Amino acid sequence: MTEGLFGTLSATTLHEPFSVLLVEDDAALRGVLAAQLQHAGASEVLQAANADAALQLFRLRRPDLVLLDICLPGSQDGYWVAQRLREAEPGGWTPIIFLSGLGGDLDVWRGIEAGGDDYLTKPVTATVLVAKLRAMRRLRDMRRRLVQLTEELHLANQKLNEMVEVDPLTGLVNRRGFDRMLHAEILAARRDGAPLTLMLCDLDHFKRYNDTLGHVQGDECLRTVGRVLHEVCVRPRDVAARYGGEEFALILPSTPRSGAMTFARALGRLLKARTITHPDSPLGQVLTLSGGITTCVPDDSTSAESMLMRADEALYAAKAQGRDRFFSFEMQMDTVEQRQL
Ligand SMILES: Nc1nc2c(ncn2[C@@H]2O[C@H](COP(=O)(O)OP(=O)(O)OP(=O)(O)O)[C@@H](O)[C@H]2O)c(=O)[nH]1
Repeated sequence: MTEGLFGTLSATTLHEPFSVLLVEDDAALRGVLAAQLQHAGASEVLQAANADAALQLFRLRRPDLVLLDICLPGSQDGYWVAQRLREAEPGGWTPIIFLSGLGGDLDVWRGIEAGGDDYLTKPVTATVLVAKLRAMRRLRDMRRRLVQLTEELHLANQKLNEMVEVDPLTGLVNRRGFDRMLHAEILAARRDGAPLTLMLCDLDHFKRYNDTLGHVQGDECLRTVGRVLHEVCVRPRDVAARYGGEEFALILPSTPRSGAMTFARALGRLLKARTITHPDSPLGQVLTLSGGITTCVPDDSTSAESMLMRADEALYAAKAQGRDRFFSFEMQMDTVEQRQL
């Protein structure tokens, strides 16, 4: 009768390898239990007769289940072993079933408190042992699935966050990502006492471009400008973003005023080299852009809003001065100071 029951259970539930660490000091009983476990479908039964051997085997072989006697030879008992096992796998979980001759309520209480998941009183029938094995295995599988789902969810969230911060037309960082990154770079620059440059770029006479060549061509033009900006950002922490319709923003960490101007010249050269034809531009037949630059070593009064406002005012000045140029109030101050020397 029992043989038949084992046959059914092992065939239907224990397909995958399932190893058990059996901790029992009585060699004869250990032999009987090991045979029962194997019969129940355990693919491997690791055997330990004392606390140290149990811990060593656990760390080395990571069994799927621990069957743990409470009374063990030496000063350490099963409760102590259970506590060490739990400490040995932070964030993990291996089912522990206590197996003991002590069947009082307090013994069960102590076993569960020590980290056990179940408590069996000896002698244990083969049927009960198989049933407990099945239950623990089911719990372990559910936990594994949960861990896997959590990891998948974490990855999906990461991907979603990335997607949420990408401008679909140009592939650059969008306004949302830009706001987050600018905020983070201000904090980092303040902490490091490093200069931070923010550049706002706006295409010149882009309405005329659209009106002459159509919106589809306009979109293609924005894509090309996006690629140019991406190319010119060679440092790993430089960020090129699409800030609005035909407005782009660049965050350049550890970039002083002189570096910002060098960067602006490189950008201007690269854009000119692409020669994007703009048939209706009063500035010639090619597309140009204007840029407003602000550079500072952020202090407690610096915010993303204050930097954006300053860059925007500089951009307005670049447009007012005739477009196709970069402007920075800070650089104007440098020039005035140099003239005064
Ligand atoms: N094709 C296309 N056009 C866009 C997009 N977003 C904004 N625009 C256009 O960009 C143009 C911006 O026009 P304005 O703000 O008047 O600026 P501008 O013509 O570039 O003039 P200045 O900035 O003063 O040199 C508008 O015609 C918008 O329709 C877009 O995603 N695709």
